[in-house]
Amino acid sequence: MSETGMQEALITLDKLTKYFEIGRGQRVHAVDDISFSIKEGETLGLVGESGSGKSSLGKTLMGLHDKTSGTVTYRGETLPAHYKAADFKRMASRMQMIFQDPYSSLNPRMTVGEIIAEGLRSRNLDKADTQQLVGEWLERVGLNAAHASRYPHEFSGGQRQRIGIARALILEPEFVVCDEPISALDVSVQAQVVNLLNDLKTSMGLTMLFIAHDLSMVRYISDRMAVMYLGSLVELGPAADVYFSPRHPYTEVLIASNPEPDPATERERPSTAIQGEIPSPVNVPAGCRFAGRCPKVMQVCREQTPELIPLVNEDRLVACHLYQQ
Ligand SMILES: Nc1ncnc2c1ncn2[C@@H]1O[C@H](COP(=O)(O)OP(=O)(O)OP(=O)(O)O)[C@@H](O)[C@H]1O
Repeated sequence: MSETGMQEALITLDKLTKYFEIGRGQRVHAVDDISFSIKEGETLGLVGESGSGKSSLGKTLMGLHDKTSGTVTYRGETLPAHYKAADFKRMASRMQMIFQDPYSSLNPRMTVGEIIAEGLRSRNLDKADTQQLVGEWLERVGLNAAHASRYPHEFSGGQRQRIGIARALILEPEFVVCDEPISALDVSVQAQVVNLLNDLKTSMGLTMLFIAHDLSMVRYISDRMAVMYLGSLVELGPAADVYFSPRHPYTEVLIASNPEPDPATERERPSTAIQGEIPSPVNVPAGCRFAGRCPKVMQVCREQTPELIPLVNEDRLVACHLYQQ
């Protein structure tokens, strides 16, 4: 918080771009010129169809992919375009990532205790202190301190994701990217893991980027929601506003395509579902990227790329010609 009580930006992306070169002069526009800030203590939900670039954005922001261009600023410090081992080590106690797949992200040959303690190496704790801290974190994520000597295959999907959460949070970072942390889990345990993340967020004062497919879950957990389509942001605003009164035609159809768990809110949502597949992000043409699938497409949409602009009298940014003067 600043002296005036206003939340300050913890992390700022400025024109962040990540292209993957895939040979023969072709490149995938996975993240294209994206700018936004996440305020301290805020949870920003990031949604979009499969292949829209959500994971690439999270990984580029974390330094796991080199940046093609643009910057990420953390508490005013511009982070490197290309991370070296020392940068990962330095940033590990500030930023961490929780991955989607609790089956492949835990080394099957290491005990749970070794996995969770990995990040603590730089702290030079002795064995007893390490064991104590690992035990405390196992309990904190709803497991048992005695589980430290077991191997990942002895746990269910939900328990493994709890182990992944303990591994990410034991260094007490300020900022966490959760990349689809529940989508590989049974529906019956998804809410438990989301509630655990929410509780830890509150008790640790975490700032989060929460990437997910399930828009109703994102609405529940997030303060603001950002909607991504083919590498760019189309809409950003307070989570409930975006969910219940989407402004961008893509947000409208994305929300209409998402199952609503609560029948009471079903009526308030738009009724047209999204049609067809997301186009290839290779050598993306000029103009609005959604034009080919948009029910409200105009001539200008195919010629000019819309800017993400603030809407008058709304706490909302939208990239659509419908709202540009
Ligand atoms: N290492 C890579 N090399 C080449 N292309 C990549 C690489 N990683 C991702 N891509 C491509 O970048 C685009 C965005 O992928 P990304 O995984 O970021 O999307 P996503 O929105 O996270 O999808 P999902 O919800 O399925 O995880 C896709 O076309 C994908 O094929």
